[in-house]
Amino acid sequence: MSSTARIPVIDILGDSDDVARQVLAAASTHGFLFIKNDGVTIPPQDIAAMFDLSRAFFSLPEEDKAEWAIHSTKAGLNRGWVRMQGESLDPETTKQGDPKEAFNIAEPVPTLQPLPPILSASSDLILRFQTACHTLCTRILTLLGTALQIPDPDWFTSRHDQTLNKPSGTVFRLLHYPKVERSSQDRDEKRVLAGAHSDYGSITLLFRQPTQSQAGLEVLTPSRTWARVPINPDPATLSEPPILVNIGDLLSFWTKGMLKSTVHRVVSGGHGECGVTRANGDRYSMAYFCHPLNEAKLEPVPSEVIRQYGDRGAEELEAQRKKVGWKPGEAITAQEHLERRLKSTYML
Ligand SMILES: O=C(O)CCC(=O)C(=O)O
Ligand SMILES: [Fe+2]
Repeated sequence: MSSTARIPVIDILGDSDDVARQVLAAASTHGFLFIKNDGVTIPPQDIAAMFDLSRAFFSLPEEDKAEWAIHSTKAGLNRGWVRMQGESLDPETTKQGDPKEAFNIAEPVPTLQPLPPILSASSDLILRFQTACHTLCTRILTLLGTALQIPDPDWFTSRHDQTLNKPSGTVFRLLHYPKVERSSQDRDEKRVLAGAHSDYGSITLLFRQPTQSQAGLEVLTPSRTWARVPINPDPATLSEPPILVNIGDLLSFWTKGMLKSTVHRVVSGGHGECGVTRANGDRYSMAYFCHPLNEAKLEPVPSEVIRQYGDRGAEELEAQRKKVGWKPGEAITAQEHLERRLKSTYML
């Protein structure tokens, strides 16, 4: 039976140095943190409405979704529908592909991409949701910049500035993990729905539906065991589930391994304590993958805190370097990082 990850819940209201310190502490130890949902930053009713929309899209017939296949002329490069088992986050272990489908919505720069009618009918909601996610990511990046004592407070945020109308790898992704059929024998066995991986970008916001049966997410702990990530770690004091944030490879690489890009996966079953319930089956989640502008150079972050951190992130940095085949002294951009990272995951 897996243990529960102890991920701190941070209330980011107010601009105190203390909040910044808490965010940095969580990002550099767990690589994961919860942000208390104040009900305004990303309104719970918008989260619920987005899940309704996602369910409606995924329940369309296959042929309707296939019209919007990822990379197709209609959907665009890296946009659109990823069919069941269309990708594997851990290709060495899950050769046949993850049992999930997805829909990628790129950042609305300069405008929202063409969408299937069922989604485009709610383009206001989608746009509002994307903007709210980006605003929260910007806030977290500001807090990290403060805690890292970067002299320019906009150092990170200017490199993620969507108002410049420049391309980035940012993508908002709807995910659907259909119910796993189980026989009475394997009912309590864990099944991997999304293979072990770390995210590629700067930071990810993850939304799950607010019932414990939809949890399913596990993080790899420093002792190499899996710990489950609850949807609401403290229901007694938090009326809304907090927003889950995790650090991606790029930010880890960029901070010389000080910020941790923690490996995670999605499972179903396992003593019924996490994952998909047997009663209602399907699992839905949504992830906002925030990336820097493609042109951003991954040059050293001017931070005294990172300098003082010294070689303590060496192991993490080495792992990150390997993933992108980085040679010391080589200057790469966020776009090159993403391309190399995708290559090493998908063996393109
Ligand atoms: O569905 C989830 O809970 C997590 C998905 C995930 O980690 C990813 O798509 O990168
Ligand atoms: Fe992930």
